[in-house]
Amino acid sequence: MKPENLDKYVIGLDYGTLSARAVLVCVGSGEVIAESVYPYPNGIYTNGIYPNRMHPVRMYPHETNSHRILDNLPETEMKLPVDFALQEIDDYVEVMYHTIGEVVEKSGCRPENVIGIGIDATSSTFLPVLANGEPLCKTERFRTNPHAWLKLWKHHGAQKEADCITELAKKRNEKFLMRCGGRVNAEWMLPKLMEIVRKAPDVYEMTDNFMEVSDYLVYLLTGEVTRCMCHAGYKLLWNEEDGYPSEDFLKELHPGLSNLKVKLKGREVQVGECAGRLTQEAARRMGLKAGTAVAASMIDAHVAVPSAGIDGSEKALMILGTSCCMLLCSEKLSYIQGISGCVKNAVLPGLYAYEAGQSAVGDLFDWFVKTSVPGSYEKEAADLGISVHTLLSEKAAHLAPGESGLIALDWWNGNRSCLADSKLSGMILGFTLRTKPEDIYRALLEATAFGMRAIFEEFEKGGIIAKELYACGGIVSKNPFMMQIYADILGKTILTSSTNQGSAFGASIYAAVAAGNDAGGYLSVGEAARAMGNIGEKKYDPIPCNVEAYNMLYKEYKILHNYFGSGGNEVMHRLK
Ligand SMILES: Nc1ncnc2c1ncn2[C@@H]1O[C@H](COP(=O)(O)OP(=O)(O)O)[C@@H](O)[C@H]1O
Ligand SMILES: O=C(CO)[C@@H](O)[C@@H](O)COP(=O)(O)O
Repeated sequence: MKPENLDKYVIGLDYGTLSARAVLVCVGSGEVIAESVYPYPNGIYTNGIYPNRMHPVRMYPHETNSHRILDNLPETEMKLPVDFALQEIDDYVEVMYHTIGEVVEKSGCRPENVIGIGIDATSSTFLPVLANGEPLCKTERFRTNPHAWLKLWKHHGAQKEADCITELAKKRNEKFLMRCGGRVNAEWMLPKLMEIVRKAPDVYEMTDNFMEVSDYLVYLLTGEVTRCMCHAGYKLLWNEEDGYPSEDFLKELHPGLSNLKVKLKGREVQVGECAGRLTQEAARRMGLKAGTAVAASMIDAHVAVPSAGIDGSEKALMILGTSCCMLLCSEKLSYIQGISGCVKNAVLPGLYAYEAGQSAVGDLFDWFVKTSVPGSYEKEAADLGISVHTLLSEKAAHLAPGESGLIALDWWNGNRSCLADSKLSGMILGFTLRTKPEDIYRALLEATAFGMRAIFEEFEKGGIIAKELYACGGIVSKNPFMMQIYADILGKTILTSSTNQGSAFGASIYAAVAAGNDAGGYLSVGEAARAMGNIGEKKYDPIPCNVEAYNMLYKEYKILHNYFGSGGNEVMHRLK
């Protein structure tokens, strides 16, 4: 709490997988004054795109008329290859103006008292942009080319490219492998760029700048082209000692990539820095003041760290939502098999921030609820006025660990860590004629917790220990039963964050740092985290008899994990 800052406010805007949310927060107390949530109007395109879909006119600095091009384009769905996940950039822009405008209006605060805005998004979620700032996917020439569209983090079309990068890096003994767990992940920007240069060389050629969507939104608000090196560190194999992978390496990977650095434009900025100031036009649209500080863009999972009040090393945070990201800061640089990356200063100054995680958590439960639950369960949930997730959790809570006889591998969207292989798939073992939907639901919850335990084991092997464990993200409040399973399987107490909007709140903390002390903000992320961040009262302690039962089940999980994931049987790859 900083009483002198009680009349100053910051806005955090978090772009998740399916929706985005903004919060307006008091700088002095960390109190959330107003919230706004807005799902992406067009969701995610996995089967096909609709080049001719109409969009309301939005504001871009280059003032493209979005309606102009659409008349000449196909009206029908254009099929996408498997593993594609694309989105409409216009959805992101619409969400930004809507949610920020709404929190300003709801809060009733004076525009001059809003001192900063912070934006985070999933990553690597990026788009190719022309020199005038126009997204390629909005031009007539490229609207029908899926490689010109915004590729979402969970686009898995670049697994072959990711494997090529890993192979070449191993052959050349590239130093960056040490920081990315020994394998390059298909969700990152470099494999996706290689996919573009190979499959759509004209898109690659015409692109002036490949921008993370959060950097692009910062550009729309400020007119400044910046590149937050936090994204680059995790998704482009950049680090502050050696920079990007060498031109020589990129050339050997693909001759077209040798000029890659020219296509990664923007002033390099670090999290917590001010990227630019709100333009007159953007300010007018959102009811704010021109000149308001806009923070360097951020990764959604990372910003949740200070929002949970974490200001130092050896405290792990799991962000449980559609997917799961686990962040752990440490003074040490160490090799950890299969992590998503390790970047200094990416979350807290002076510390290495390790990221690992799972590509499907909520998405996996969602798949089950949508595809495999009988109508009678849906009716029961509707009659009780609860979600099917809650109904299944309540039923599953009557079972003891192991009672259903089921065990699952959680790889419905591939394995992100420790195997870093998007071509792996899910599996459930132990079905009988007695198996019920709640047995399966529980086995899926447990599988994601086993996956997380495997990740912590890799960290321990590398000498990085999580002394405290925190959790935030949508699922934490939605499913207390699942949180208890996590505590039992991980054998650790879990402290939960009291805010439902952990990432948006975190983005607002970085906004307060970007605004600076003189404007009524903070000097450092640590200081802001202590003043604004908070951890909830609710904690989950492991229940000893469950821990014991799960220790036995985990051994079985590991046998299956290694057999199907590490070369014991390649059947999953063959099936895919
Ligand atoms: N009661 C529940 N238990 C477990 N998962 C749930 C429950 N309700 C919703 N979900 C899942 O939570 C995910 C959404 O998580 P959330 O953190 O709100 O969003 P995001 O990941 O987009 O930021 C969805 O995949 C949904 O299936
Ligand atoms: O991969 C990262 C961060 O590196 C995330 O953006 C990605 O897992 C998506 O997160 P959500 O599940 O939408 O919270």
